[in-house]
Amino acid sequence: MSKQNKPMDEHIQNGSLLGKKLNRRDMLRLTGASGLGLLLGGSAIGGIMGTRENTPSSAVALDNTGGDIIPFHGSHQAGILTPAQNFLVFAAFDLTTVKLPEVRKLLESWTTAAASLTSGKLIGDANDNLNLPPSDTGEADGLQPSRCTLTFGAGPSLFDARYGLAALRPAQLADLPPFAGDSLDPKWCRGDLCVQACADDLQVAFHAIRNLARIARGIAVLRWTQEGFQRTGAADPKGSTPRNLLGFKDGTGNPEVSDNAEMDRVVWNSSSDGPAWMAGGTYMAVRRVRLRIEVWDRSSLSDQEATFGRHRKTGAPIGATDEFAELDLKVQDKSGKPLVPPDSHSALAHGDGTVKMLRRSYSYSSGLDPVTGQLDAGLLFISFQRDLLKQFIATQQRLAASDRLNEYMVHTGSAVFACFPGIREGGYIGQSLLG
Ligand SMILES: C=CC1=C(C)c2cc3[nH]c(cc4nc(cc5[nH]c(cc1n2)c(C)c5CCC(=O)O)C(CCC(=O)O)=C4C)c(C)c3C=C
Ligand SMILES: [Fe+2]
Repeated sequence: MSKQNKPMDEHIQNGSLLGKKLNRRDMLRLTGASGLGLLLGGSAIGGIMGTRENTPSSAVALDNTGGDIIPFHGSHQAGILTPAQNFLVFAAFDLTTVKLPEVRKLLESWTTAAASLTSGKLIGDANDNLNLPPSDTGEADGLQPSRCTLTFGAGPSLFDARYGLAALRPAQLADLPPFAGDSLDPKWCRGDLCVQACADDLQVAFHAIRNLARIARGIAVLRWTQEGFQRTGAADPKGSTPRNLLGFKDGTGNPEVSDNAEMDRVVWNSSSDGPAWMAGGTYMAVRRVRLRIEVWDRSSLSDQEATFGRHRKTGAPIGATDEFAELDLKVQDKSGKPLVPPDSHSALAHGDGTVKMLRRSYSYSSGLDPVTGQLDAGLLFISFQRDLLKQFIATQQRLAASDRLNEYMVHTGSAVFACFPGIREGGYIGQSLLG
């Protein structure tokens, strides 16, 4: 059971279920494929999900039928602590207007549309009029909501000279410096706005982005998109930690999303962090990382494990057997060598263990590189953090300098966004910035 795919209904969020105190192991057992389902019954769970705001506790991944709705409104945006859905369509937009009121109008229109898209409803009121183009493009008509979430953010360029917002740019929304080994292609970089669409159905996620782009006509255009996937809930009903395309469990070391205090430390901005408009928001780092799959596939299992500092089968740190065993970088073998190589990805990413981020990445596969004939496949790395400089940038600087994994990957795309605070009923996306 992966940490982020664990159901986190309020009945277990605070470590107690029906009055009984639970330890971590109990929680893991209970949140297995049948545990909570048997205790509460499928419909009870669906009801809970459909009525509560988008706190992680409402983001329960128990239902493989696609009927679950993740509430769009709440104190934080959905799609951040939400257990990762099966599919992603990530979209970066460029604004084509120079008028701030038009940007506001777009975000208001997106809000109305997003509330419908995430609840499985058709958007607009012109879907039956034979004399008009339908307001919804229709390909998700009849499909389940599929836990669709839409998460919106503003890139650093929104704060340039065009809209008079420069003074409101948060210091934490730092431009990324060049990192050693980067091979960035502008066609997968930057963006004035972003929308992360996630759903348990790719057509549902695609439909959301397509319709948001359609609504934006005349105000914003798509700049780049990337689809992503992980194993589906149907293929892994137990919800184990997903494996990346190198075959390793990816997400084990994430902080616990059900721990509100930890999320306040790692992910959410408070009003004392920076501009008031970001309170309840978070900063997103996106890196399109191509994996040199063909080279990796020729390396030995022991090299692969040394590269990550973890065992492939279990995901446990080298020398341990439990996936969630503490990553103890001081443990040595008989000859005094650290069991987890200091230049392994896990060791370097972990550092001294005090700086964390919440990773929510998806694998991608985008056909063949026409020049080399090799697969263009890898990871759309996505992380959420309170401060890009202190968290993402500091970590990526260490990784870029000496990560063993660098031999097998190259960063080809890059963007950062300030993800707005949650949207309250009657409000609109980005209202704290533009209202
Ligand atoms: C700067 C941040 C990071 C980038 C970029 C990154 C790329 C990247 N990672 C994997 C696979 C794994 N990463 C793992 C752990 C891990 N990675 C980061 C950060 C970045 N990764 C962190 C903070 C951690 C957690 C470290 C810890 O404290 O334990 C792992 C191990 C399992 C796990 O914990 O998830 C894997 C596997 C790939 C393939 C990749 C780029 C393509
Ligand atoms: Fe990593």
